[in-house]
Amino acid sequence: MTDLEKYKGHPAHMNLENPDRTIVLIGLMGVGKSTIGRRLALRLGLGFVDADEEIERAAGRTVSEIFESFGEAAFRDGERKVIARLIEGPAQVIATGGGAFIDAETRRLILERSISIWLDADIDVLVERTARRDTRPLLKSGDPRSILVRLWQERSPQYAKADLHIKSSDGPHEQVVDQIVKALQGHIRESSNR
Ligand SMILES: Nc1ncnc2c1ncn2[C@@H]1O[C@H](COP(=O)(O)OP(=O)(O)O)[C@@H](O)[C@H]1O
Ligand SMILES: O=C(O)C1=C[C@@H](OP(=O)(O)O)[C@@H](O)[C@H](O)C1
Ligand SMILES: [Mg+2]
Repeated sequence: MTDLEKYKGHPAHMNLENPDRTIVLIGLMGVGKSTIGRRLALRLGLGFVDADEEIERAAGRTVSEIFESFGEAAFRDGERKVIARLIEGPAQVIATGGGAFIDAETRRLILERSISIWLDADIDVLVERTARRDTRPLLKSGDPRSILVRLWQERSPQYAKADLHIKSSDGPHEQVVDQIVKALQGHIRESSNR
């Protein structure tokens, strides 16, 4: 096997003009994975898929209905299968749901097969953004701010394992996309110097 073959698909061979590696967005509810992911894909000329939408399509039910009828563990099982399938496919941008990366098997796959990006934001921003829609079952069981603070504390050590960490300000979506593109360029440059 030549060196080139060995490293095919490694970030060193990723060129943002011609991306050949899947990019996975992770982070808490409301950081912007779904909406930023769609715009990032357009910018990079890649396809986009939202893992939650894929789970809903496969189950013929909404995320809330799955949680209500079958519980969180069943949702995580479906999520693990869907993300494994998406990661096998062609290079694209995948927005995950906030809990996906906390599952050890899903995290292993994402770290092994993609460039992972932890999108992060202040709690105040997350509280405001998640209050806009009533579609997140985990935030219905109590005070959303306390739940988000607890999840941030529990999950951050895992999220921190991602390749890149982007702190999203409260500016427009395109500003966050710019930050991501810049970080990806740096990451690819660094990997190819290794
Ligand atoms: N950078 C941003 N600036 C302003 N609003 C944002 C930004 N990122 C996300 N939003 C808004 O916050 C809400 C939640 O975003 P979403 O992409 O669904 O988050 P996630 O998928 O991470 O839960 C949406 O209404 C979205 O338009
Ligand atoms: O954080 C979580 O455990 C969840 C996040 C949600 O996705 P978003 O992060 O896109 O809101 C969705 O997958 C589900 O409600 C569970
Ligand atoms: Mg989402």
